[in-house]
Amino acid sequence: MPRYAQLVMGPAGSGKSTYCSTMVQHCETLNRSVQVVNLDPAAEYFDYPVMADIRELIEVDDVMEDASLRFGPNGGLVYCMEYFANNFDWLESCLGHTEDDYILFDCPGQIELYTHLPVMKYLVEQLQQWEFRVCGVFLVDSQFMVESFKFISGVMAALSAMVSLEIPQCNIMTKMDLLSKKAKKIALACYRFLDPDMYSMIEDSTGKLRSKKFKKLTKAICELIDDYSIVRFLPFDRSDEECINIVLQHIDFAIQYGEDLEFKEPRETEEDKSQNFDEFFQDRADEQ
Ligand SMILES: Nc1nc2c(ncn2[C@@H]2O[C@H](COP(=O)(O)OP(=O)(O)OP(=O)(O)O)[C@@H](O)[C@H]2O)c(=O)[nH]1
Ligand SMILES: [Mg+2]
Repeated sequence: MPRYAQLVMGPAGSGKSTYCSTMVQHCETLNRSVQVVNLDPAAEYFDYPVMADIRELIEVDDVMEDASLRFGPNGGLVYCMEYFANNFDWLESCLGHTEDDYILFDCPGQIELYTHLPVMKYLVEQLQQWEFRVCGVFLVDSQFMVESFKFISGVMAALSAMVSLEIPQCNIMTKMDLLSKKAKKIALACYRFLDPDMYSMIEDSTGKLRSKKFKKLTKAICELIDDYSIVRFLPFDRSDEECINIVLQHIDFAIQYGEDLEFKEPRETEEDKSQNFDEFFQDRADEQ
Protein backbone atom coordinates (compact mmCIF):
# COMPACT_ATOMS: atom_id res chain seq x y z
CA MET A 1 0.00 0.00 0.00
CA PRO A 2 1.41 3.43 -0.85
CA ARG A 3 1.70 6.14 1.76
CA TYR A 4 1.03 9.79 1.09
CA ALA A 5 2.87 12.95 2.06
CA GLN A 6 2.62 16.68 1.57
CA LEU A 7 5.85 18.64 1.94
CA VAL A 8 4.61 22.04 3.07
CA MET A 9 7.23 24.60 2.01
CA GLY A 10 7.49 28.33 1.41
CA PRO A 11 9.19 31.51 2.61
CA ALA A 12 9.18 32.52 6.28
CA GLY A 13 5.76 33.52 7.54
CA SER A 14 3.94 32.41 4.40
CA GLY A 15 1.48 30.41 6.51
CA LYS A 16 2.88 26.85 6.48
CA SER A 17 2.02 25.95 10.08
CA THR A 18 -1.40 27.59 9.73
CA TYR A 19 -1.99 25.63 6.52
CA CYS A 20 -1.15 22.37 8.33
CA SER A 21 -3.51 23.03 11.23
CA THR A 22 -6.29 24.16 8.84
CA MET A 23 -5.87 20.97 6.79
CA VAL A 24 -5.94 18.78 9.90
CA GLN A 25 -9.19 20.39 11.03
CA HIS A 26 -10.68 20.15 7.57
CA CYS A 27 -9.78 16.47 7.25
CA GLU A 28 -11.27 15.79 10.67
CA THR A 29 -14.62 17.04 9.40
CA LEU A 30 -14.22 14.77 6.36
CA ASN A 31 -13.45 11.86 8.68
CA ARG A 32 -10.01 11.47 7.13
CA SER A 33 -6.96 10.78 9.21
CA VAL A 34 -4.06 13.15 8.58
CA GLN A 35 -0.96 13.50 10.76
CA VAL A 36 1.59 16.30 10.96
CA VAL A 37 5.35 16.16 11.44
CA ASN A 38 7.07 19.36 12.53
CA LEU A 39 10.37 19.69 10.64
CA ASP A 40 11.13 23.21 11.82
CA PRO A 41 13.87 23.04 14.48
CA ALA A 42 13.21 26.70 15.36
CA ALA A 43 9.42 26.38 15.72
CA GLU A 44 8.04 27.94 18.85
CA TYR A 45 4.32 27.75 18.31
CA PHE A 46 1.92 25.63 16.29
CA ASP A 47 -1.56 24.53 17.15
CA TYR A 48 -1.82 21.05 15.68
CA PRO A 49 -1.05 17.72 17.33
CA VAL A 50 2.29 16.35 16.08
CA MET A 51 3.20 12.75 15.38
CA ALA A 52 6.90 13.70 15.37
CA ASP A 53 8.80 16.86 16.19
CA ILE A 54 12.34 17.50 14.88
CA ARG A 55 13.09 19.46 18.08
CA GLU A 56 13.27 16.12 19.86
CA LEU A 57 16.25 15.34 17.61
CA ILE A 58 17.90 18.74 17.47
CA GLU A 59 17.06 22.35 18.37
CA VAL A 60 18.41 25.55 16.84
CA ASP A 61 18.99 27.14 20.26
CA ASP A 62 21.27 24.29 21.32
CA VAL A 63 23.28 24.62 18.10
CA MET A 64 23.60 28.39 18.54
CA GLU A 65 24.75 27.98 22.12
CA ASP A 66 27.45 25.53 21.12
CA ALA A 67 30.72 27.45 21.51
CA SER A 68 32.61 25.33 19.00
CA LEU A 69 30.03 25.83 16.19
CA ARG A 70 29.23 29.52 16.69
CA PHE A 71 26.25 29.68 14.37
CA GLY A 72 23.64 32.41 14.11
CA PRO A 73 19.94 31.57 13.62
CA ASN A 74 20.12 30.89 9.86
CA GLY A 75 23.41 28.97 9.86
CA GLY A 76 22.12 27.10 12.92
CA LEU A 77 19.00 26.05 11.09
CA VAL A 78 20.93 24.83 8.06
CA TYR A 79 23.20 22.86 10.42
CA CYS A 80 20.11 21.30 12.09
CA MET A 81 18.64 20.28 8.73
CA GLU A 82 21.92 18.73 7.64
CA TYR A 83 22.07 16.86 10.94
CA PHE A 84 18.51 15.70 10.31
CA ALA A 85 19.47 14.48 6.81
CA ASN A 86 22.17 12.34 8.40
CA ASN A 87 19.73 10.88 10.90
CA PHE A 88 16.73 9.79 8.86
CA ASP A 89 16.47 6.65 11.00
CA TRP A 90 15.04 8.94 13.73
CA LEU A 91 12.23 9.93 11.36
CA GLU A 92 11.70 6.32 10.32
CA SER A 93 11.22 5.23 13.92
CA CYS A 94 8.74 8.09 14.52
CA LEU A 95 6.71 7.39 11.39
CA GLY A 96 6.34 3.68 11.97
CA HIS A 97 4.33 2.04 9.24
CA THR A 98 0.59 2.32 9.17
CA GLU A 99 -1.20 1.53 5.94
CA ASP A 100 -2.66 4.51 4.12
CA ASP A 101 -0.62 7.05 6.10
CA TYR A 102 -1.24 10.64 5.08
CA ILE A 103 1.36 12.93 6.56
CA LEU A 104 1.94 16.68 6.31
CA PHE A 105 5.53 17.81 6.83
CA ASP A 106 5.65 21.36 8.18
CA CYS A 107 9.03 22.58 6.87
CA PRO A 108 11.15 25.56 7.97
CA GLY A 109 10.91 28.92 6.20
CA GLN A 110 14.54 29.37 5.14
CA ILE A 111 14.27 29.86 1.42
CA GLU A 112 17.73 28.49 0.67
CA LEU A 113 16.48 25.03 1.67
CA TYR A 114 14.30 25.02 -1.43
CA THR A 115 16.45 26.88 -3.88
CA HIS A 116 19.90 25.32 -3.69
CA LEU A 117 20.58 23.20 -0.59
CA PRO A 118 20.21 19.45 -1.16
CA VAL A 119 18.53 18.57 2.20
CA MET A 120 14.93 18.64 0.96
CA LYS A 121 15.85 16.57 -2.07
CA TYR A 122 17.42 13.94 0.24
CA LEU A 123 14.26 13.94 2.32
CA VAL A 124 12.07 13.42 -0.76
CA GLU A 125 14.27 10.54 -1.94
CA GLN A 126 14.16 8.94 1.50
CA LEU A 127 10.36 9.27 1.72
CA GLN A 128 10.02 7.73 -1.73
CA GLN A 129 12.15 4.78 -0.58
CA TRP A 130 9.68 4.34 2.26
CA GLU A 131 6.93 4.12 -0.37
CA PHE A 132 5.56 7.60 0.13
CA ARG A 133 3.99 9.46 -2.77
CA VAL A 134 5.12 12.99 -2.10
CA CYS A 135 3.50 16.21 -3.25
CA GLY A 136 5.27 19.53 -2.75
CA VAL A 137 2.98 22.27 -1.48
CA PHE A 138 4.63 25.65 -1.97
CA LEU A 139 2.99 28.55 -0.20
CA VAL A 140 3.31 32.18 -1.18
CA ASP A 141 1.73 35.00 0.78
CA SER A 142 -0.98 36.77 -1.24
CA GLN A 143 0.51 40.08 -0.10
CA PHE A 144 3.13 39.29 -2.78
CA MET A 145 0.46 40.13 -5.32
CA VAL A 146 0.56 43.76 -4.36
CA GLU A 147 3.73 44.43 -6.33
CA SER A 148 4.90 42.80 -9.54
CA PHE A 149 8.52 42.60 -8.35
CA LYS A 150 7.60 40.71 -5.22
CA PHE A 151 5.36 38.46 -7.22
CA ILE A 152 8.12 37.62 -9.72
CA SER A 153 10.43 36.62 -6.88
CA GLY A 154 7.67 34.46 -5.37
CA VAL A 155 7.16 32.72 -8.71
CA MET A 156 10.92 32.19 -9.06
CA ALA A 157 11.10 30.61 -5.59
CA ALA A 158 8.21 28.26 -6.43
CA LEU A 159 9.80 27.40 -9.75
CA SER A 160 13.21 26.58 -8.24
CA ALA A 161 11.57 24.27 -5.70
CA MET A 162 9.66 22.55 -8.52
CA VAL A 163 12.74 22.11 -10.65
CA SER A 164 15.04 20.95 -7.86
CA LEU A 165 12.69 18.53 -6.08
CA GLU A 166 11.27 16.86 -9.19
CA ILE A 167 7.96 15.93 -7.58
CA PRO A 168 4.40 17.06 -8.32
CA GLN A 169 3.90 20.44 -6.74
CA CYS A 170 0.87 22.58 -5.94
CA ASN A 171 1.58 26.27 -5.49
CA ILE A 172 -0.74 28.04 -3.15
CA MET A 173 -1.52 31.68 -2.59
CA THR A 174 -2.23 31.96 1.14
CA LYS A 175 -4.01 34.50 3.32
CA MET A 176 -6.61 35.29 0.66
CA ASP A 177 -8.94 36.31 3.50
CA LEU A 178 -6.69 39.31 4.12
CA LEU A 179 -7.19 40.74 0.64
CA SER A 180 -9.79 43.43 0.22
CA LYS A 181 -12.94 42.33 -1.60
CA LYS A 182 -11.91 44.30 -4.66
CA ALA A 183 -8.36 42.90 -4.79
CA LYS A 184 -9.70 39.37 -4.32
CA LYS A 185 -12.20 39.82 -7.09
CA ILE A 186 -9.52 41.08 -9.47
CA ALA A 187 -7.15 38.27 -8.50
CA LEU A 188 -9.73 35.58 -9.00
CA ALA A 189 -11.42 37.08 -12.01
CA CYS A 190 -8.55 37.82 -14.30
CA TYR A 191 -6.25 34.97 -13.22
CA ARG A 192 -3.33 37.24 -13.82
CA PHE A 193 -1.70 36.20 -10.58
CA LEU A 194 -3.07 32.70 -10.23
CA ASP A 195 -2.08 31.71 -13.75
CA PRO A 196 0.73 34.21 -14.12
CA ASP A 197 0.74 36.23 -17.29
CA MET A 198 4.42 37.12 -17.38
CA TYR A 199 4.08 39.50 -20.32
CA SER A 200 1.80 41.84 -18.43
CA MET A 201 4.22 41.51 -15.46
CA ILE A 202 7.03 42.69 -17.72
CA GLU A 203 5.05 45.77 -18.67
CA ASP A 204 4.11 46.45 -15.06
CA SER A 205 7.53 46.06 -13.57
CA THR A 206 9.79 47.42 -16.25
CA GLY A 207 7.75 50.61 -16.53
CA LYS A 208 9.08 51.66 -13.14
CA LEU A 209 12.70 50.91 -13.95
CA ARG A 210 15.04 53.56 -15.25
CA SER A 211 18.06 51.37 -15.87
CA LYS A 212 18.03 49.63 -19.26
CA LYS A 213 20.11 46.77 -17.85
CA PHE A 214 17.55 45.99 -15.16
CA LYS A 215 14.72 46.22 -17.66
CA LYS A 216 16.48 43.66 -19.81
CA LEU A 217 17.20 41.40 -16.83
CA THR A 218 13.59 41.54 -15.59
CA LYS A 219 12.36 40.78 -19.09
CA ALA A 220 14.72 37.79 -19.35
CA ILE A 221 13.55 36.44 -15.96
CA CYS A 222 9.88 36.81 -16.94
CA GLU A 223 10.51 35.06 -20.24
CA LEU A 224 12.28 32.22 -18.44
CA ILE A 225 9.26 31.74 -16.16
CA ASP A 226 6.98 31.86 -19.15
CA ASP A 227 9.08 29.26 -21.01
CA TYR A 228 8.62 26.78 -18.16
CA SER A 229 4.95 27.74 -17.97
CA ILE A 230 4.34 25.36 -15.06
CA VAL A 231 3.83 27.83 -12.22
CA ARG A 232 0.19 28.28 -11.34
CA PHE A 233 -1.40 29.16 -8.02
CA LEU A 234 -4.46 28.00 -6.18
CA PRO A 235 -6.06 30.51 -3.81
CA PHE A 236 -6.22 29.45 -0.16
CA ASP A 237 -8.67 31.10 2.20
CA ARG A 238 -8.64 29.36 5.57
CA SER A 239 -12.14 30.62 6.35
CA ASP A 240 -13.67 29.07 3.23
CA GLU A 241 -14.24 25.28 3.40
CA GLU A 242 -14.92 25.05 -0.33
CA CYS A 243 -11.59 26.71 -1.07
CA ILE A 244 -9.73 24.32 1.26
CA ASN A 245 -11.48 21.39 -0.35
CA ILE A 246 -10.42 22.41 -3.85
CA VAL A 247 -6.78 22.66 -2.73
CA LEU A 248 -6.98 19.23 -1.07
CA GLN A 249 -8.56 17.69 -4.16
CA HIS A 250 -5.77 19.03 -6.39
CA ILE A 251 -3.12 17.57 -4.09
CA ASP A 252 -4.95 14.25 -3.76
CA PHE A 253 -5.16 14.07 -7.52
CA ALA A 254 -1.44 14.80 -7.90
CA ILE A 255 -0.48 11.89 -5.64
CA GLN A 256 -3.43 9.72 -6.66
CA TYR A 257 -4.76 9.50 -3.16
CA GLY A 258 -7.76 7.22 -2.96
CA GLU A 259 -6.78 5.16 -5.97
CA ASP A 260 -6.03 2.14 -3.82
CA LEU A 261 -8.74 2.66 -1.27
CA GLU A 262 -11.32 -0.06 -0.90
CA PHE A 263 -13.56 -0.38 -3.92
CA LYS A 264 -17.13 0.68 -3.33
CA GLU A 265 -20.00 -1.17 -5.01
CA PRO A 266 -21.32 0.93 -7.89
CA ARG A 267 -24.93 1.95 -7.69
CA GLU A 268 -27.32 -0.29 -9.58
CA THR A 269 -28.15 1.02 -13.02
CA GLU A 270 -31.71 1.12 -14.30
CA GLU A 271 -30.90 -1.84 -16.54
CA ASP A 272 -29.76 -3.97 -13.57
CA LYS A 273 -32.87 -2.99 -11.65
CA SER A 274 -35.22 -4.00 -14.46
CA GLN A 275 -33.34 -7.29 -14.79
CA ASN A 276 -33.88 -7.91 -11.07
CA PHE A 277 -37.55 -7.05 -11.40
CA ASP A 278 -37.87 -9.48 -14.29
CA GLU A 279 -36.28 -12.23 -12.19
CA PHE A 280 -38.52 -11.33 -9.26
CA PHE A 281 -41.71 -11.55 -11.28
CA GLN A 282 -40.50 -14.73 -12.97
CA ASP A 283 -39.87 -16.30 -9.55
CA ARG A 284 -43.31 -15.22 -8.35
CA ALA A 285 -44.90 -16.67 -11.50
CA ASP A 286 -43.00 -19.95 -10.97
CA GLU A 287 -44.24 -20.09 -7.38
CA GLN A 288 -47.89 -19.75 -8.39
N1 LIG B 1 -5.49 36.08 8.16
C1 LIG B 1 -4.67 35.05 7.93
N2 LIG B 1 -3.54 34.97 8.62
C2 LIG B 1 -2.72 33.94 8.38
C3 LIG B 1 -3.04 32.91 7.42
N3 LIG B 1 -2.03 32.03 7.40
C4 LIG B 1 -1.14 32.45 8.31
N4 LIG B 1 -1.54 33.59 8.90
C5 LIG B 1 -0.81 34.36 9.94
O1 LIG B 1 0.49 34.62 9.46
C6 LIG B 1 1.46 34.46 10.49
C7 LIG B 1 2.49 33.41 10.11
O2 LIG B 1 1.85 32.18 9.93
P1 LIG B 1 2.57 30.80 10.16
O3 LIG B 1 1.57 29.74 9.85
O4 LIG B 1 3.27 30.74 11.47
O5 LIG B 1 3.65 30.88 9.00
P2 LIG B 1 4.87 29.89 8.75
O6 LIG B 1 5.08 29.84 7.27
O7 LIG B 1 4.66 28.60 9.44
O8 LIG B 1 6.07 30.70 9.41
P3 LIG B 1 7.55 30.16 9.73
O9 LIG B 1 7.40 28.76 10.24
O10 LIG B 1 8.06 31.13 10.74
O11 LIG B 1 8.30 30.23 8.43
C8 LIG B 1 0.67 34.06 11.74
O12 LIG B 1 0.44 35.22 12.50
C9 LIG B 1 -0.64 33.53 11.19
O13 LIG B 1 -1.73 33.72 12.08
C10 LIG B 1 -4.27 33.04 6.69
O14 LIG B 1 -4.64 32.24 5.83
N5 LIG B 1 -5.05 34.13 7.00
MG1 LIG C 1 5.87 27.49 10.84
